[in-house]
Amino acid sequence: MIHAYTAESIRSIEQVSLDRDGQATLMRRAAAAVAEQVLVALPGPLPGRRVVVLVGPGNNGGDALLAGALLRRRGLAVTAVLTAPDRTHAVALAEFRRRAGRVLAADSRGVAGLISGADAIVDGLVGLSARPPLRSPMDALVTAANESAAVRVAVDLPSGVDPATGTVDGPVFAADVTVTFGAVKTGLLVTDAAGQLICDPIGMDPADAPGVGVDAVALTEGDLDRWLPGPGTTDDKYSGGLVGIVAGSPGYPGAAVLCTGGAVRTRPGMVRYAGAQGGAVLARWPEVVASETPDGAGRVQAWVVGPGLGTDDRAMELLRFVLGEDVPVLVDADALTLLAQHPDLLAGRAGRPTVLTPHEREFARIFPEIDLADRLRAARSAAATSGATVLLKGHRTVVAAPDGTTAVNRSGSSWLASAGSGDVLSGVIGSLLATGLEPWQAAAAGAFLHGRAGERAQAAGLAGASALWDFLGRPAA
Ligand SMILES: NC(=O)C1=CN([C@@H]2O[C@H](COP(=O)(O)OP(=O)(O)OC[C@H]3O[C@@H](n4cnc5c(N)ncnc54)[C@H](OP(=O)(O)O)[C@@H]3O)[C@@H](O)[C@H]2O)[C@@H](O)CC1
Ligand SMILES: Nc1ncnc2c1ncn2[C@@H]1O[C@H](COP(=O)(O)OP(=O)(O)O)[C@@H](O)[C@H]1O
Ligand SMILES: [K+]
Repeated sequence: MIHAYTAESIRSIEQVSLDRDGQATLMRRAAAAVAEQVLVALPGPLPGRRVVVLVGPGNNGGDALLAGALLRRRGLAVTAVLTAPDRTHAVALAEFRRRAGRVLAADSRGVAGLISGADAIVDGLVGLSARPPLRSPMDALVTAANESAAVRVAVDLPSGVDPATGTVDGPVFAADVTVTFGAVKTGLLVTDAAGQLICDPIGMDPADAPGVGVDAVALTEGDLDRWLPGPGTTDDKYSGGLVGIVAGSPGYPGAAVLCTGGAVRTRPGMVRYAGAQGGAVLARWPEVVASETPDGAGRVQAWVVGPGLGTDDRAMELLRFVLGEDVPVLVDADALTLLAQHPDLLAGRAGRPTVLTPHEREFARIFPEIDLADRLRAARSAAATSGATVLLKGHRTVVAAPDGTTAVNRSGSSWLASAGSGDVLSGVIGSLLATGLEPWQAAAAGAFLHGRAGERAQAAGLAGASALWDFLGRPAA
């Protein structure tokens, strides 16, 4: 699991190391970590390779200059472009000059050509103190860097990203690699501008800073192994989790099949389907136990309600029934539209685990007063006000629990932007809820499995949401 921290917490963590080791030592370590990644990213002979280091007025620029000095020692041709020559980190600049690095002001002639002809560009414009949008000349340098074919390496954070929220306003350095220091900043989980994320502790340890807590997490494969151990010798179909699916309607029979498939392939003990599409569901998933209505379905440990359900009176009746049950309930798609029209339904579930899985348009219908510009804050605020766990879909899906626990999903790709892929997701999460995971764990693990399935389906050259089914299981070792 990746733990991420607010910028304020990072400063507290840094302070412990600053007091112990001193700033010069930390900067040297940071610079070494950056230089190493530039060298890794540049295959082949190094001498003469052209590196441009973009240098802002703070310590982020200092790190970049010291990295440039190290690259000079390896024989690379390094030019530093200074955005604020009179505020540049003096010690780092002196060291860079001592290694015969070339120094230019950002408004010098030839800077654009240097950037477009570079083999690697190091972004030391702004780091932890960034407040986007980037001002001139940083905005133009970042735009030029993004147009270059060079490998782009960001120091601590890609410039243009808000460290706390990951939001972007204006140009942002589109990094291939980001080398961050001490601990991951929350914004780095949310943004997709960071590329490959490498966290070098440079001697810092969050555990050393009293009172500092994790702000958000991102799951990794190891978390799934711990949370989803699979059935043991004493398990049976009842102990493996029973999930019930209420989905599909005459207009949308496929949603029932897609959602049920997501549930079956996440491997609960049993999947029940309740609704009018039992024939279509059983034709594809014979292991499912089907009934006409949820009240006749028998025992379940979690319900999924909504995909393709429609928004008519019949759908409303089904939603009311399911929300009245004492087991965890996941509300998706059409059922979210109904919830937006009848907020009292959710209020009635106080104290019973509920997961809402809206995309942005559905979110705006249910929570019209919450600004979606900052997705992390939006999901947290929706969870706090509704008392439900909220999974806000998107390129980086965000999960927030009512107590503030927050996860950001980092698996997946734009391949998932295809009709029906959300139906599969709700089935996956329903299964995980039925196995007894906490709602935020089920939602975060479901988003991770779904995203990973999307990556694997894409790699296999397949298309269509039903392709996800075959890739939900554990990858072959
Ligand atoms: N602390 C430590 O010991 C260690 C720190 N380390 C490194 O230090 C970095 C943090 O350094 P930092 O605090 O000096 O600020 P930094 O991020 O370089 O920003 C500089 C200045 O930029 C400006 N600015 C802001 N937004 C802007 C915008 N949109 N457009 C234009 N300008 C903007 C703003 O100044 P302003 O002009 O607004 O007054 C700001 O003060 C950290 O990320 C890591 O790399 C490591 O070496 C490990 C040890
Ligand atoms: N550009 C994207 N990158 C990554 N994931 C995406 C992207 N677009 C959509 N997704 C994911 O695909 C799923 C789409 O769900 P949804 O919008 O409910 O679609 P549908 O209603 O057609 O099933 C969500 O899990 C979402 O996070
Ligand atoms: K940076």
